[in-house]
Parts: sequence; C-alpha cells; structure tokens
Amino acid sequence: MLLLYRMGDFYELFYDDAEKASRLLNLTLTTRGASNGVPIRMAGVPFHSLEQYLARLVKLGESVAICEQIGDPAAAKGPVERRIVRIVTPGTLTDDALLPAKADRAIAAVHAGAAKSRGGQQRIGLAWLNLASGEFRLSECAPALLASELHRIAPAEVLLAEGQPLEADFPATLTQVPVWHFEASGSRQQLLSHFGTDSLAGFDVEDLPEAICAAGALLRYVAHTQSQALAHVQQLSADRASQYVLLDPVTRRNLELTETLRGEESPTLFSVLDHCKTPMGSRLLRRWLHHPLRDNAPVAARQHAIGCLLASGDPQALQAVLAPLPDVERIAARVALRSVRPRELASLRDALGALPAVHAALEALKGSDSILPEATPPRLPELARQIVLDPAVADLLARAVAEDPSANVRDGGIIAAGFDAELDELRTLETHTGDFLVQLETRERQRTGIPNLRVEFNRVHGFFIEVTRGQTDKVPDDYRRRQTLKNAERYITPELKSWEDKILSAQDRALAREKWLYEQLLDTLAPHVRALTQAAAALAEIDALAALAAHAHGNDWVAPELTDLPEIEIVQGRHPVVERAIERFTPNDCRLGPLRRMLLITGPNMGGKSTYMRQVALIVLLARIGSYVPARAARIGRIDRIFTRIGAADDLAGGRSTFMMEMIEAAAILAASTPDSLVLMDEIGRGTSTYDGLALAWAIAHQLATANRALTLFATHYFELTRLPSVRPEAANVHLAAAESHKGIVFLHEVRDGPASRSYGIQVAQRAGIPASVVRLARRELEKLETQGTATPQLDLFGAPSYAAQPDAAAAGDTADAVADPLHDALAAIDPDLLSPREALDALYRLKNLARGA
Ligand SMILES: Nc1ncnc2c1ncn2[C@@H]1O[C@H](COP(=O)(O)OP(=O)(O)OP(=O)(O)O)[C@@H](O)[C@H]1O
Repeated sequence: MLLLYRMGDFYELFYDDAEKASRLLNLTLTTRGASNGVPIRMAGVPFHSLEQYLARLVKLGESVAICEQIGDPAAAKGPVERRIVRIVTPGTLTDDALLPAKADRAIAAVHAGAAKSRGGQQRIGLAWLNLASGEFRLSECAPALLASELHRIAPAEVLLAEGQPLEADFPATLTQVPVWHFEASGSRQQLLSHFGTDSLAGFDVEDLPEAICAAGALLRYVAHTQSQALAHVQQLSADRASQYVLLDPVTRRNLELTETLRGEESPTLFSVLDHCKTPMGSRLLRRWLHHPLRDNAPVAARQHAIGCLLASGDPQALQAVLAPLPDVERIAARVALRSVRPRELASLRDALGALPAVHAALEALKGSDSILPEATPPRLPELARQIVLDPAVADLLARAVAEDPSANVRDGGIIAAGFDAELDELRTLETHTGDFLVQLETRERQRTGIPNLRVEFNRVHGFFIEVTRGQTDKVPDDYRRRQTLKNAERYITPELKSWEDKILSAQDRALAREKWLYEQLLDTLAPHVRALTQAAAALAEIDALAALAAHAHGNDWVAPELTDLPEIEIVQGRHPVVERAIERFTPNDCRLGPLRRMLLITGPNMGGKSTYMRQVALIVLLARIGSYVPARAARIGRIDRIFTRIGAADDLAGGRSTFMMEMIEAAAILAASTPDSLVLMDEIGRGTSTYDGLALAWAIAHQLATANRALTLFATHYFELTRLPSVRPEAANVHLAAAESHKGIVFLHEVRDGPASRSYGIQVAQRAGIPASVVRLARRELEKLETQGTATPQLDLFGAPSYAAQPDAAAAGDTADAVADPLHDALAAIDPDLLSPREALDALYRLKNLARGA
C-alpha cells in the first residue's frame, strides 16, 4: 500500500511511494534529506485535501495507509508519535466522499476448497461484506459459477490467499493475505469471537465450510483496515444458489440492467426505474435488479406492496415524505465505526424527526384490495414497524447536536447549547470577549488620551493594543511592546495578557470538552446502531417499492400473475427502456410454455427482433423482482436462469474472436440451461461461413428444443431454420412484420405467427445509404443466387431426419440424398415425450425399416 505520512500540514510519501503517487496524482516529486548519500524522494498532499486525493487513488485501485500524528507536538521530544489510523482500500470505503451514492462497494473473499472435498466435487467459498452498511453474506458455488457469482456481487476488491489466482474473469483489485488466514478453525474462531457466540448454528451457515473460511479471512482483513472491531456487522447470512434466478455475466451485460453495453449509466433498466428519493433506496433497487428471485412468496409480497401503494392513487405522496431523508444506512455504519461527522448526526437527527411522517403515510395506505398468497405476511405494515425507533435516540440527538454544526469535530461548535453546563460556561466566557474588549478600548483611550487607540486580536500575536506612530509618546509605562510595524506599535498590558490567557484556555477547554462530549455521544448511540440499520433497510425498501409503484403508475404497467409452471405469457408487452425512448412503441405478445418451448424469430434487419427478445427477458426479470411489468397482462412462471447470446462482442484482448466468443457462450448455454431456463439466442452462427453457421445454428436450436428443453427465443436470418417446427412440435415460428412501399421498406415491429417470407437485407442497406449502384449490383447477385439456390444441397439439408443428431456429416452435405418423405412424416409424427421405452424401441425399428425401404 501507499503510506501517507502526516507531517504538519501535509501527508508525505517517500521513496517508491513518492514516485508512484506523483505519477498517479500528478504531484511534484521533490527530495528531502538523504540516506547513505542518496537523496530521499518525497511527494505530498495538503492535509485538508486528503479525501479528494484518496478518492482518486482508490478509483485507480490503490490501497492507502494513513499514518497520523497522535502525540502532542508541543510535548514531544524528537519526532511526534505517529500511528496508522486508517487503511483505505477499494473495497472497504465508508467515507461519503469516497463512495458512489447509488451503488454498493463490497469486498469479497474467495476460498477454493480442496479439489476433492464433498462428493468429489470442488466447492468455492465466497464471503462478502458491504462495510458501509454492515451487510455480511456468504455462499458456495461450483468453480464454473464463480464468475457469475462475482458479477452478481460486484465487489470492488477481492481477497485471496497468497499464491491463489482468481480463477474467474472479473475486474477488481486483488488483495492477497497469508494462506493461514483462510484456515478453517482459525476462520471459524474469528467469526465466533466477532459475533460473541459459541457456534454459527444461529446463522444457518454450517453447511458452507469453504465459505466460512472465506468469511473469517475477510472479517480479519477488514477489521484490520479499520483498526477496530466492526460493531455494525451483526449478521451473517447465506445466499443459496437456489434462491435467485441465475444470470451469467454476459446476460447481466446484454440486458443492460445497470450499465449500457457501452459502459454508460443510462439508459438502462435501472436508470429508467430509479425514481428513488434516497440513495439507500436506489442501492436496494439496483441490488434487486441483479437478484431476481425464484420463489414466488417474497416476489408476491413486493408486488402486493406496490399494489397497496397504487391503490392509494398517489404513490408520490409517500415519496414526498421520503425525499428529505439522508443516507441513514451509511450514517449508521459510520456511527458504529466512530467516523461519523457532526453534520451527519445533524441530518440523522432531522431524519428521526421525519420518521413519524413516513409512518403516518404508510398507515394511511391500509385498505388495499390486492390479494396476497396464503401465509405471506403483507410487507408494508412490517416495514412500518421497523421504522419505529426508541424515542430516546431522537431525543438525545435533538438535545446534543448543534442546529447547524461545523464540518469537523476539531473546529468545535458541534454540541448544542444547553446540553452540557460546563461547555456552556466556557462558551459564555468566549462570547463576552467582545464586550470586554470594547470596554477596555474605551478605558484605555481615556487613560492615555490617544483617540485612535485600538484593541485587536490576531492568530499569531494574540490580543494587543495598537497605537499609531505619532502617538507612541503618550503610551503609559505599563504598556509592553509586542510588535513594531511601519506606522504603528503594538502593545500588551498585564490586564490584557491575563484576559488573553483566560480566553485562550477557555477556547481550548471548550474544544476539548466538545470532543469528549462527542465521543460520549457516539458511545450512547452505539447500542442503537442495530435498530438504526434495520430502520434504514426498511426505509430503503419502502423507497424502492414506492419508486416501482411510481413507475408502474406513470407508465401503465400491470402486476404479472406468478405461477409455478415454466411458462411465459405476455399480452401486449413492451420494452421498458425503449418504450420511453421512442414515440410509438408497438406492443407484442409472447407465449412460451411446456408445449411451446421455442420461438424461431425471423424478420428483416432492424425489424425489432433483438428488442422483442430483450423485452421478454426484461419483463420476466421485472416480474421476478416483484415489480409490475410493461404489458397489458402477463403470467410469469418458474424461471431458474436467464441466458443470452446476443450481439457480437470481440474479446481481442483475451485473444478470442467474435465467432469464438459466440461459441463459448453457446456452449455454456447448452451445458447449463434446463427446462425452467429462459434462453435468448440472437443470430447464432453468423460469424462463420454460411454452411457451417447454418449447420451449427440448426444443431444448437435442435439441442435446445430436445435435450435442454429450455424456453427459448431463437432469432435467426437462416430461413432454413424455420423448418424446425415441422419436426419439433414444441418449436414455433414467429416473424417481425415488414411491408414494402414505394418509398422502400416499412418496419411494422409486429410479431406475427409463421416465418418471415423474405429478409429485406438489401432494402435495409439502401436505407442505410449504400450507393444505388452497389444496391443494384447486390439485387442482381441476389437474383442469381436465388435461382441457383434451389439446386444447392443447402435447402435440403434439414429434410434429413438423421441430420440433427449428426451435424458434421450433414454439414458436409452427404445426407442430402437420404431424404425420404415417408420417413420424414413418420418421424414428425413421433412425440418422444409421450413414448414408453418399449414404444420408442418399436418406433425405432419401424423407422429403420422405412429407411431401408427408401
Ligand atoms: N416494438 C417496437 N415498436 C417500435 N419500434 C421498435 C420496436 N422494436 C424495435 N423498434 C425499433 O427498431 C429498431 C431496431 O430494432 P432491433 O435492433 O430489435 O432490430 P433487429 O431485428 O434485431 O435488427 P438486426 O437483425 O439488424 O439486429 C430499434 O432501435 C427500435 O427503435
């Protein structure tokens, strides 16, 4: 880490640190003294702009140790005593200035279990901590899912044992600690002593031994960076893979949940939905979007709460009372870490004063007629209960904290008048200074007969009496010269000196008293941190729900029905982001279920295929976080994962071509999708030669429909693929309609049944401004190809029944001759799902005979 060493009004860096920091921060590199004859390089930043430099360093992924002077410079012999008081790393930020308001900055630890631990399968233990809120969680996963998990958690820093590489493609600052920090019994002990318990059974994490190793190491590291125990980390809870709809990293990116494909913050699903009034609400909403839930009960509870807010007719009324609230969650964490600033306590005081209004607004919502599933308690009354706090806290803050305190404790003026008698007395002394000085001035003018004599104060010389040069002969004997200026002399008198001592010591004592009172205040608040954190979490949830309600209200969204079947039924669905960007969005239906598992989507370029597919995925995702959805009606069932293979993303840096990336993503989908998964495949196979691409697209679609049996939206430009539904009844064709007018092609953006009749690629190219001569030439080429096309084996490729199972042979074209219609028909008539093993065997013999006959 970089060491920032406090020297007077600067934090200095030395040697290589100085060189590095000067490069990163554009500081002047100087030298100070020498060691063994070599000058010591040095660079520094002024103490008052520390936060701003820290923010930049942390953004660059650096970690910084801050060494403060803690001894009294006046009393010290030699160098003042110093100590590292704070370590700032990208994943352990708690200071408001260093944190993004609307995103979490977690730190995670990854522990790879022994290769052959349980059941012969290696498990990866994961733990992560959001220091700015105190949230501490853990989970375990198979090695292949580590990247997915990391993208879900999105830590800014990842902690690993020395020598252990991070076996996943994830960008974060990597920090290494000694291997023994991850050792099982030590880790467990670390957790037990932190939580003050004899066992971890109460946290329901005992079945996650690898994760416990990670959690122990993480807690040790973070506590070390803060130089203290983490009083606000009071819970440890497990995330289980089965809880969430799994989104792999590619899907998170492709669906542009919180970041566009170009890496911008908007327009994304989050930027469109984020009507939250508090940063905690925004952060929770962002978390929800990345954690769609499989279970219907919690989803239905959120949906019901949104229903209640909408039933009130005005979700904005609740938002209005939330708007003035500060970031209670982070303030509570900083109270626990004792780094809270006076102004944050003042805003906490105001927040506590505003909570009854939030409570009243929630109470006023009673009487919604939305229906909740049995045994699911309504959410809003529960949240309302959680924001009722012990009135002693509000009372204490109201009495203790000054109305408008200064930014830093060291500046004083933070404790309210009337809170502490001793402080009040010291302050009275100070405030009477003015009166005393005026009296003294009047008295001295009379005594000396110098009419323009002035009593003044400055920080260097303290109090003094100033007499202009022409009058100095009138100065009495008891005046002692303090300073000579060009036109005046400055004096001190015994009376003024003793007054000065009294005042200055009163100021010092008042400051010290305030500091002490502030520490006392933090002590008194400490036991309330838990309740405050809980109230903050409740406020965040109320805020996020109100934001979703406000969006549903303003955009005509509906509550989707939730079921337990793998199904998606959307009537007049819209794309939540695109519908806001264009004037007239054409709504479309989508129906997928056990008997209709795959839609082959054809249609012209620019016809709206990608938009349609993404809109279906986003509606499913919204439904699974408990939100309303952009549709006339929707029924969304059980979904375990959402996969996407959309768009071409080169990974040139990683040495993988577009086509290679496409195949890697497709391979992952084939390996992991289940009958409960939603799979989006956009134009798979187009990155290679037509035949290879077509053959692969066919084989992949076939595999998805028959083996994976995932709910699949498969957009393609290969018309040959539209034959799939004739051999696989669970597949169906739809197309995006377009019409040709005298002005060229018109996109209707309407999804209709059946395959597209043609692709309009040339018309689209014409609209894009390809020169007329090139377009003409293309048309001629197309005609030529089309007349030859029927003669090529390509169109017959897929008539061969054995083809799908043997794509290689088929791609070579050697099965083209084997097509036989009776065989084809017999095959088409078979539904393997309905056959008993015996019937299947019979069918096989029948087919074999047919083939021989042909
Ligand atoms: N339902 C819709 N209503 C209105 N406009 C739409 C609709 N769907 C798509 N569009 C508009 O059409 C444009 C093209 O859509 P999209 O990218 O989905 O087409 P595509 O068929 O996937 O094209 P390509 O095959 O070239 O990738 C979008 O930018 C959007 O503005």
